[in-house]
Amino acid sequence: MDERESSESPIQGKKSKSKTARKPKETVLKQKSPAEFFAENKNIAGFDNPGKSLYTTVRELVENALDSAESISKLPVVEVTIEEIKKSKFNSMIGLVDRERVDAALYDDYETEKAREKRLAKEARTQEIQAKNATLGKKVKETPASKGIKGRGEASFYRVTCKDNGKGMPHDDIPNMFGRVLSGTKYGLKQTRGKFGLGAKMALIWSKMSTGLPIEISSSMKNQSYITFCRLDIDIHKNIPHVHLHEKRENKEFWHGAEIQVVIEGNWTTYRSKILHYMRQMAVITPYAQFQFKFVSDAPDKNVTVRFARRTDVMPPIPLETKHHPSSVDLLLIKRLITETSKQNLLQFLQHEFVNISKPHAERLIGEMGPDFSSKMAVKSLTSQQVVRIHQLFRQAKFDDPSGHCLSPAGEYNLRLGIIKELNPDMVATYSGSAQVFEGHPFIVEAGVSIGGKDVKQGLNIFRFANRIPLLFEQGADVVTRTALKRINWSNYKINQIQDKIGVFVSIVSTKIPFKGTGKEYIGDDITEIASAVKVRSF
Ligand SMILES: Nc1ncnc2c1ncn2[C@@H]1O[C@H](COP(=O)(O)OP(=O)(O)OP(=O)(O)O)[C@@H](O)[C@H]1O
Repeated sequence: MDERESSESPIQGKKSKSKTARKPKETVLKQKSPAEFFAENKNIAGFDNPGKSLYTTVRELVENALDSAESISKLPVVEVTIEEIKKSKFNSMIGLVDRERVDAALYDDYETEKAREKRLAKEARTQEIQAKNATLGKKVKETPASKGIKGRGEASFYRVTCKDNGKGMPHDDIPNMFGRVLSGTKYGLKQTRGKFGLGAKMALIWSKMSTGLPIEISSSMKNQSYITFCRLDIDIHKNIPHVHLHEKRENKEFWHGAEIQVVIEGNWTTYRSKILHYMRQMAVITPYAQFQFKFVSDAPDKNVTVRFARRTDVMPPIPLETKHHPSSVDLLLIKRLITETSKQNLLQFLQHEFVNISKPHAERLIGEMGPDFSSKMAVKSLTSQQVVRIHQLFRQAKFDDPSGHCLSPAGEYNLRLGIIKELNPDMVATYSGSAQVFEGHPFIVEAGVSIGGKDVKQGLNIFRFANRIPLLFEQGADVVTRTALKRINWSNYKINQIQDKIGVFVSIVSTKIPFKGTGKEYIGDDITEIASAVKVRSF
């Protein structure tokens, strides 16, 4: 008998044993709310650690700001501020009294006297060598003044604010937009930066997990005489907003847009360059927007202010919502469309709820479905088997490809302008392709190649964009990186892949970007249509 068996088997008459013996637990069926799921698995939404969470928070807020301004054809003005909050200030914000350490050895970063002496001696030696090298004119490797002692260190807190001049949000919708995971206005079939209804809520969940502070939203819509102010957090277990304050304030200047503010734990030091790269790449792909980025700390020498000026008033057209292509739908979606349609009969349903099915085409398809089907039959009375038959036919029949009219690529002019404005290269070539299709979704690939320029390192510098979002992580597995590294013979174009400063810019827009993971970090290399389009467009 193994240990587990013996501890679980009830032994009669042994009183002492019954004290420690555990009763087998009954299996209890539990349910998790979407908010709980994402709080426990925040890495899949890009909130892996404090530094990455700071980056992703900025990113989600900036992308919402751009989506919002563009939805009303307004040239975007986006202001992002990250304000460092020292622990003592943070404590006073939440009403916690700062306490000095009493029992020093209790702490993770405690260092014995001997270890301290050793460390300081080592640091002094390094400084001496560096000073010697400097006087000999040798290159001096920069080292941090003092690494200090190892340990988890203190948490760093940041107030992140993002202000835009966009559409704003309806007063009554704000609590659900920010306090209910998987709620959003971007679920239709349309090219948007956001898609999941998750980003802003993840920033709030992270603020709740790391600082316990709520999110604050100010927003007003066009010609609205008031500004909504809302302070809320999220009830993780119920996935519902918990509103602290929701009121209307005067809007004398008829401002419209949104200002979102969260206080989160982060790590500016490790993610500074990623955040600045992100802003710069966003400026490349969005040259019609004006960005201001500020980092503010107690130490003025650490402050950063970067302005990315608008260089054009030419804004890509608003992406249009489109209908589904018959070859892109699954059974579940057909059933949902049947439930939601206002059309009465099967003929009207096929003709109006899908792209590329004309009336004569719909009649032919119905004929092909078999004797149980007719044009006039009520679409809502279709049986499950009949819906399966429609699905099967949709998969086998051929349909014209969807057009790319609903898409809104950056445009060759904008891409070129963005590259020139931010990199100032010696040479740049851009190309914008026509729409292509994968799994019934249209996509457009635009590409640019530059040589030379400022802040460009030798070799390949790859800039990837999906629905006009810069992608900075998981570069290695991305379709663009793989194509640039493996499928292009650079010497054919008289480009030296190792020595030249090569910029490769590829932007893909689609009604469905096949991101890997919810973090929207990279596009897989496994979709042949996209892989070959990237290669052809780039060269
Ligand atoms: N700055 C803003 N201006 C106007 N509406 C906004 C703004 N920020 C958020 N919203 C609204 O709140 C909704 C939820 O935003 P959230 O970031 O959670 O998800 P999303 O942008 O829809 O999708 P994703 O998770 O893919 O980013 C959005 O769909 C949008 O309607």
